[in-house]
Amino acid sequence: MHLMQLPREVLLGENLTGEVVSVAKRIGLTGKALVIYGPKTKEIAGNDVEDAIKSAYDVSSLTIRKGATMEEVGRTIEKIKDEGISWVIAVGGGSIIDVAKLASFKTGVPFISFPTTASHDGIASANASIKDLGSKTSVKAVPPVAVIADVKVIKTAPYRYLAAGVGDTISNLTAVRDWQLAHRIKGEYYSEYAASLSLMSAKMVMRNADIIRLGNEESVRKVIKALISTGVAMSIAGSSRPASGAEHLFSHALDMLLDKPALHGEQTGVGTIIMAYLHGMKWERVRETLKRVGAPTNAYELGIDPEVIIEALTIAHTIRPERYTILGKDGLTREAAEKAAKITGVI
Ligand SMILES: NC(=O)C1=CN([C@@H]2O[C@H](COP(=O)(O)OP(=O)(O)OC[C@H]3O[C@@H](n4cnc5c(N)ncnc54)[C@H](OP(=O)(O)O)[C@@H]3O)[C@@H](O)[C@H]2O)C=CC1
Ligand SMILES: O=C(CO)COP(=O)(O)O
Ligand SMILES: [Zn+2]
Repeated sequence: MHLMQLPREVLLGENLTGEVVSVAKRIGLTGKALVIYGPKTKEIAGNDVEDAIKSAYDVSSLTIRKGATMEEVGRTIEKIKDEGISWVIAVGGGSIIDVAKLASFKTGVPFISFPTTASHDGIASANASIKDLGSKTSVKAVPPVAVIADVKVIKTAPYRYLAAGVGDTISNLTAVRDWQLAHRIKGEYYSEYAASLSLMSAKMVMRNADIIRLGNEESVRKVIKALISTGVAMSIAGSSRPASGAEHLFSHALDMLLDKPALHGEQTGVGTIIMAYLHGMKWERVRETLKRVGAPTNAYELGIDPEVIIEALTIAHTIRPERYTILGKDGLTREAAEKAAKITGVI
């Protein structure tokens, strides 16, 4: 059996805080709500969402200060149980959404995703990335019952986040190639529908790079649609396969090696340049798109030491050994890593 769980409603528009109650009612949510936000996203939209819900529901709130960690997931679970919470709404970036997603999954309560950044494809996906869970990669959870993407709110985030969203989406190109490779070599399950949807999202951001770089509301709409579609592709596949291949392993390796890594999508974008080169794809087109939208394309722009880039490339294959990619079972030698990074201008 192949289970595909998807959001029931996706709203994309302006001034949507007032719509939260209508969405909750349409979906049939009853009982006490919990609004989760970070210290910044509380001010950006969290307080407004909380006030809007108060008009129709009993509401509690929780501020997440330690990012996407098990400690915060634990605090959220405790709050849900202690206060008899019936549904959750996460107002924030990827970290806040992932905390809500895993806590909701573990307690069996539905959650709504109210993103404040367009920097990652976890907005509508069913998997959560929690830093200290023992695994560096995302784990299975549930998708949000609804996504409410307020373009005006998302536009308040620094432009860097939107460019990172392009980096997380363009990685679908190499992720799908890796998936096809694993299908042919290892007989791994492959979904043509999920792969096509994922590739379409990557091609859409490439085609719209000039609109995206303007950083206006239309730009946010283009990137958000690609990120939500990618999340749906992951749900159809039942894993992050359509959106996470060797370029993500490289980014996960950087997260492991660095105290202060760059943004997830910035790292996966640079990883895509290198992995596209290794696949014999048109890596110059990937680099060109990232340049056009102002996303980092090299170690210097990522703020990462070239030596760390090489090390991440050589250890990437060890991070999730069951996910076969262009890096193979043995990974890259130091020489091969250095060569790939130099040829593509990453170092
Ligand atoms: N589950 C999945 O499938 C996926 C998950 N991810 C995960 O998502 C995370 C990255 O998400 P990302 O959104 O880039 O970063 P974060 O959620 O980590 O947020 C980074 C910072 O940006 C702040 N912020 C959020 N929104 C705004 C805004 N509108 N204006 C100004 N500042 C803002 C946050 O504030 P505050 O301090 O208030 O939170 C925080 O300080 C990573 O943990 C990554 O692993 C990435 C891809 C897929
Ligand atoms: O970031 C993701 C997809 O863009 C999730 O991928 P992982 O499963 O590798 O964490
Ligand atoms: Zn990603």
